[in-house]
Amino acid sequence: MSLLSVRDLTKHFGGLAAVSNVSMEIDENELVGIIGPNGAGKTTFFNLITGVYEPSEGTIELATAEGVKTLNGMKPDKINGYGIARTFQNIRLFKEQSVLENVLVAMHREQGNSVISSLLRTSAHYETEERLRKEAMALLDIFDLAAVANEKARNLAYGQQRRLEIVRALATNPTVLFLDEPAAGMNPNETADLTALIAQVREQFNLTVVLIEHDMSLVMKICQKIYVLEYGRLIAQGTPAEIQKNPDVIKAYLGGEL
Ligand SMILES: Nc1ncnc2c1ncn2[C@@H]1O[C@H](COP(=O)(O)OP(=O)(O)OP(=O)(O)O)[C@@H](O)[C@H]1O
Repeated sequence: MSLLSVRDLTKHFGGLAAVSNVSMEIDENELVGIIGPNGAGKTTFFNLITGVYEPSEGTIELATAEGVKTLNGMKPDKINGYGIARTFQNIRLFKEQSVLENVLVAMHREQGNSVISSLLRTSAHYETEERLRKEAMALLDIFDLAAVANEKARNLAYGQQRRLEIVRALATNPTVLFLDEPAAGMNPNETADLTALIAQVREQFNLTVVLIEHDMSLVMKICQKIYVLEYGRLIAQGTPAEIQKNPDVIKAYLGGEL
C-alpha cells in the first residue's frame, strides 16, 4: 500500500460539494503538488486529511509503524501524532512569544510533557528541555532563523514568519508534511530559496511533502507528481511535463499559461 491512500473523498457544505470523489495514492518520500483555480477545494482537501473537517464520504488511510490507520473522524492532534503535520494559508504563530518558544511549544505537544513533570522540574525535565532546545535551534538554523531565535515572532519579516511556520510543523516530527501555499506573498528570490529548502528538508528528514501552491515556478520545479482540482473534482494528475500540456488543465486556468 502507499503511505497515504485517499479513496473517493467527498465533503459537502450544504448543497456545495467542495471536494468530490477525490482519490490519491501518495508514496513514501514523494513530493506532490496540488493545484487548481481559487475555490477548487484544495484547502478543504487538506482540512479533511488533517482532521479539521470530517469527510462526508470516502476514506483516508495512513501506513504507520503501528499498521494502517483510518484517519476519518480522528481529531487533528491524534492525526498529528500519527505523523501528519501541516501549515496554514494564513500564518498562525504565537506572535508575542519568541521564535524559539514558538518551536518549543510545537515540540512539547509531540513529547506529551505533562504539566506535573514541568511543575516538579526534575533533572530529567531539565535534560529534556535542553535536548529540545538544541533540536529546536538546529531546525531554526536550517531555515536561517537561528539568529532571530529570541525575537518575538511578530517582529519577523513576512518571509521569515512563513519559514517559522514550516519549522513549527517539522518540530512535531512528521512523516508527511502538508504545506498550504508556503510561498504565498513571497518575492521571487524568497520563493526560490524556499523551493530549495523544501527539497532539502524532504531529503534530510526523509519526508513525504504535499503542497498547495499557486506559484507555478515552485510547483513545476520540485514536484514529482501534480494533482489538479477544479470545482472539487480531480481533473488531472501526472508529472509536471504532463500537466503543463494537459488540455483540461489549460482550460481550467482559462487558457492561461501554466
Ligand atoms: N467551512 C466552509 N463552509 C462553507 N463553504 C466552504 C467552507 N470551506 C470552504 N468552503 C467552500 O468550498 C469551496 C472550496 O474552498 P477551498 O478553500 O477548499 O478552495 P481552495 O482551492 O483552497 O481555494 P483558494 O485557492 O482560493 O485557497 C469554496 O467554494 C468555498 O467557498
